[in-house]
Amino acid sequence: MAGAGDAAPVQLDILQPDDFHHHLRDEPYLEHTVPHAAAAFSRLLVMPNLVPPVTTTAAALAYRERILKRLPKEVPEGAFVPLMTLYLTDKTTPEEIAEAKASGHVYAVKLYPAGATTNSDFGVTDYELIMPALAKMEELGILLLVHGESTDQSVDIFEREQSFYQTTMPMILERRPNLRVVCEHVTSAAAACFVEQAGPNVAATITAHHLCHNRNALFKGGIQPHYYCLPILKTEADRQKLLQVAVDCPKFFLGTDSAPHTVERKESSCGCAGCFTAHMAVELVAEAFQSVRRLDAVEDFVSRRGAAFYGLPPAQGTRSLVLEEFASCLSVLSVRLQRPAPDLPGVEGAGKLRIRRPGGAPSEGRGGVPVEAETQELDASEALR
Ligand SMILES: NC(=O)N[C@@H](CC(=O)O)C(=O)O
Repeated sequence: MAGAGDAAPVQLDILQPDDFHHHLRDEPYLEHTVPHAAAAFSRLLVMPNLVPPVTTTAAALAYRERILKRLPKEVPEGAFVPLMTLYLTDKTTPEEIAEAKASGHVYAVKLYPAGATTNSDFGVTDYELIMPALAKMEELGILLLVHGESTDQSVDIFEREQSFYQTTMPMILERRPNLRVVCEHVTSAAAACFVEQAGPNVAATITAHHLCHNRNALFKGGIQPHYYCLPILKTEADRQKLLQVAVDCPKFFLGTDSAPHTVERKESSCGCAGCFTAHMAVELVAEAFQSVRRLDAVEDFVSRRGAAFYGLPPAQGTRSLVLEEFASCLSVLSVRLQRPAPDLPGVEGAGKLRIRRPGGAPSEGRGGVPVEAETQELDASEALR
């Protein structure tokens, strides 16, 4: 395989990627977020932290319908599948878990420690109260997805994940040792080591931006709100460990945590957490893997391991990534639903990787859905927080 600096473009053919952690939000934003997700991914695990949160199977199924209505008609039948999740609260009952399983569309339940992140106010406040629901999930094989951060305000923001994996996560697994768990968007070496050492029922997602950036990105040349997400970016040593497990270890797979917010909410005196990366996450992963000369592992990470852990068949169809230039421009733009371009103020150049699909123009996603959509800014709304 050709490397960085080679003149000839490298073409990487991979199975259609999946994203096992994605925030689509709700109307009126689905018109924008769904086409971007469908252009990039085959299966999409849809996060439930709407306002109000998706706490019941009925709400998850109604949300699924709203998502499918926004699927561009060019996308072939069955080529894009939203996999639904429930939002775990202190009040989630075993009966609700059984109903979720019976629906055939709910694959997992998301644990947000109350107050840990965006729209987590209805999350878990007392772990004892969720034990009946966890027991039912263990019995039925529904996955528990964990936002692993301590909410203890005396714990440093850069240490909250490590603290959670020292205390809360071991406690959960001690109580429910056969529960299938995905440690979501791990960002620290400590969490990655925890997952490596845990049993085969424990896996993890990693975002593209945590593979590309360390915490310096938050402060480069001034405060950079578009790099602010939770868990927060960590040190370079943490990033290196994430990259190592992402290329080498079958327990780790892509969950982009693509999380759009309005311009007003991001570029504000109190900017909110979350980075929109749906449109370029696969390319960012390829750039990160290329930096350690491991493009051979991209397909495993973005297209195979997640489906295997979820017990899903391999994705249908292929994607060709044409890698033209590397490494100079790892960028994340979290607000505007557009491909970052070099002339955007405050955003370094990006878009040097083009998505090419067999038979399609280089800049087109599945079924002609434009990947490089022109400016489609999200409207300001209290619904997006
Ligand atoms: N990652 C983030 O910083 N934000 C996510 C919530 C989450 O997954 O933590 C969001 O919904 O905006």
